[in-house]
Amino acid sequence: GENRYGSKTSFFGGFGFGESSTPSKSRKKKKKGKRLTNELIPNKDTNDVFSMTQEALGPEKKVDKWGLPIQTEDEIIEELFPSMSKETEMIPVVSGKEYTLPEIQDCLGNQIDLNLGRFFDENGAATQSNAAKPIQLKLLHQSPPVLAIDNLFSDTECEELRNASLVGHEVSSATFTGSLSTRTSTSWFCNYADVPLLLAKVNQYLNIPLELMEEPQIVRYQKGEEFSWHYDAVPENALENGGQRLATLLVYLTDIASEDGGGTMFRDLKYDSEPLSMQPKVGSALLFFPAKSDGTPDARTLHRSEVMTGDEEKWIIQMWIHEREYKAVLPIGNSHELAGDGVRKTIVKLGLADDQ
Ligand SMILES: O=C(O)CCC(=O)C(=O)O
Ligand SMILES: [Fe+2]
Repeated sequence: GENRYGSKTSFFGGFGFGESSTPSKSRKKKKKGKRLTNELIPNKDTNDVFSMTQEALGPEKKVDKWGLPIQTEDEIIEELFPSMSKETEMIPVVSGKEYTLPEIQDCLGNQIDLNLGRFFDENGAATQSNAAKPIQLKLLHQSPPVLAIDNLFSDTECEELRNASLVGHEVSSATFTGSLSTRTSTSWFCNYADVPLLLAKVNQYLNIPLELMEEPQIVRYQKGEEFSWHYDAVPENALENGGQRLATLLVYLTDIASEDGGGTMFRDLKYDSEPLSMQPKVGSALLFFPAKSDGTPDARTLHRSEVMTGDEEKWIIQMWIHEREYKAVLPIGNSHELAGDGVRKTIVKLGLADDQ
């Protein structure tokens, strides 16, 4: 039937760089020569795709009057986020096929262990749930694996989660400028203790210990806002806290119609022959793996949040799962320990405790 994940084909739209980039400005930019400034090049000297060196610019490149290389927007994107080689394994899902749990598990062999057999049956339906609508696993891509979990949260639960932003630590988009990607949304870092529902469900349904969870972030995108192409993997020089990010879990707290943008799109993955893009659907979760369980980043998971074109606001809550214990940075005083009691109570209330 219809592709409810709302694939679109616009690549690279709204991509912009630098300190003063705004969505309206970056949309107006034409593909003419542009300077790749030095602050866009991380100061690292490894040769994987997560790092860039001056050599990567190549000696034969045209330079401007200051001796800085002139590049088109497409060239810049290609250097920051190299396209996949022909040999790279890419296995989309078979169109229209409903994958069984064992088939889904087969695709997850290199990823952090989610023990999906505990709460999901042969058909990927949750066996224990307090929700009116069935919680259902769906495979969106085989290799690299991308999963949707439909109705992981009810509408009321999504509202409750969204309210945690009121007591979270607000970080405006300005904080993110100067990085490789443009982010024009607003984020709130949440105290673990303020979102026991999220922690309880992720802990139980997905087998994730609290200690591995990065502080949950609520993100709001308004009209014109976006988060351009990026990897979720942590750069090599920032692995001390918790090691690599092994999984990204993103829960949509609002519905956005596909004609209004706002989909989570993967540049190199296909769904029904189009770029894989998940359209926000309230209560549904998207799960993918920025790195394999051994900590190796997976460049195939390059993704973005498409520019918002309608008037509705997109709200998500998202959480990254680390290799090792992660210590919260924000808000000040945030800790897993402080959330423990609330999470345990919520697990019991949801009927997810072992001894029920
Ligand atoms: O908002 C989305 O759909 C994606 C967000 C994202 O990729 C991120 O915050 O890392
Ligand atoms: Fe991301």
